[in-house]
Amino acid sequence: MDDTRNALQAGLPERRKAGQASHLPEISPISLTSLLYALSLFIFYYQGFIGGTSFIAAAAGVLGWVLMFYAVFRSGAHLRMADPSLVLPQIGAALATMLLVAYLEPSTRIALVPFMLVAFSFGVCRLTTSTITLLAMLCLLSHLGIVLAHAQVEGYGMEFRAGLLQWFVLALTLPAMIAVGKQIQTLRLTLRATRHQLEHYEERSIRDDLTGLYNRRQLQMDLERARLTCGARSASFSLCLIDVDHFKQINDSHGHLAGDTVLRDFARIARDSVRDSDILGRFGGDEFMLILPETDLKGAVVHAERLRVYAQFLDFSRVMEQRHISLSIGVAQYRPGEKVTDLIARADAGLYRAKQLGRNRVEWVD
Ligand SMILES: Nc1nc2c(ncn2[C@@H]2O[C@H](COP(=O)(O)OP(=O)(O)OP(=O)(O)O)[C@@H](O)[C@H]2O)c(=O)[nH]1
Repeated sequence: MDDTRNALQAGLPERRKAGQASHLPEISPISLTSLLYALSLFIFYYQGFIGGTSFIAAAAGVLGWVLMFYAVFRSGAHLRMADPSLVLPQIGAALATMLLVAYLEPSTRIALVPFMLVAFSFGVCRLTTSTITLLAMLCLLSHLGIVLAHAQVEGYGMEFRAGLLQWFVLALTLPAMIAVGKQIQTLRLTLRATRHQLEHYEERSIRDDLTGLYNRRQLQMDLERARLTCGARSASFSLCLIDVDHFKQINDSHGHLAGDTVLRDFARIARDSVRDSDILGRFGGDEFMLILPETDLKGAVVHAERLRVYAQFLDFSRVMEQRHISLSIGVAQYRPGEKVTDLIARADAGLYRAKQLGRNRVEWVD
């Protein structure tokens, strides 16, 4: 039964926003990159560039911290931290592993530059400029230290010059990559702000300014959606057209501001008294529309009657001598196959009848 109601509600912006909460991946891209690094070490081992012990120790180290971050993400512990994405500790762990392996196994230095750049690329969009710059300087200094330490042992020959050249390339490309990353970050922030603005305008475009309820255009779209949903599921829904009695007189005697207060206050109690699944809006002037999914005529009349009674208890003594208002309501149940305009016309006929029979009542035309 709730399916139709949910399908109807699916058109509402609140629903559109629901489910947008992002979930962080449990195996992060940084962890995946480190696993790829471990795989490249296997090739070094396979080709005989590094020993089996070094490979196993390095791979176990990578696997160890990847599993540790996996456990943190799975347990939800990351949500309690200042940056739940844990980008800095992950990048730190990846870089420290790579530098250590490059120090212990000089032949792996060739893998250092590309993997370092990839690790940094995950941080440039998330970390502040000062943090990423500091991290880059630390990496460059450590890398230079490794090259010099190896030179102390192996001498300052071709190997040293090649290592220095590699370091120089990294020293040039890293700042450039940080600059590009910062531009992407700015673009991301602009996009996010634009999306929020769009959502704001989208929300405003479907609301009535005075009451905050859905406006006529949105009501008509919701009615059409309700009709299609009912056609597909052979369920039904009902419609109430609600009109404030002698509203023109209120305006004429007490002014438009008093009239506005009446509309606003009524909208508030009407919104509070309907179910979450019901769709309430201002159809125009002093006329409101209530769409009741999964509700037959009898149920709709009960809803309308309750609303009529609630409205009678509203006290407007602060804005006009006439303390109370009354409502006339026309109700109609959707007939399979009929057009939305016909349904509205039948509810309107009920409303007309309520007015004819003396107002302050709920009527329908069968
Ligand atoms: N204050 C205020 N008045 C509005 C607004 N929109 C429409 N109106 C007025 O609402 C009044 C609607 O009156 P009607 O529905 O025609 O007549 P009524 O006095 O309610 O009479 P019955 O419906 O027969 O009881 C008109 O005077 C409009 O000018 C608004 O946003 N604020």
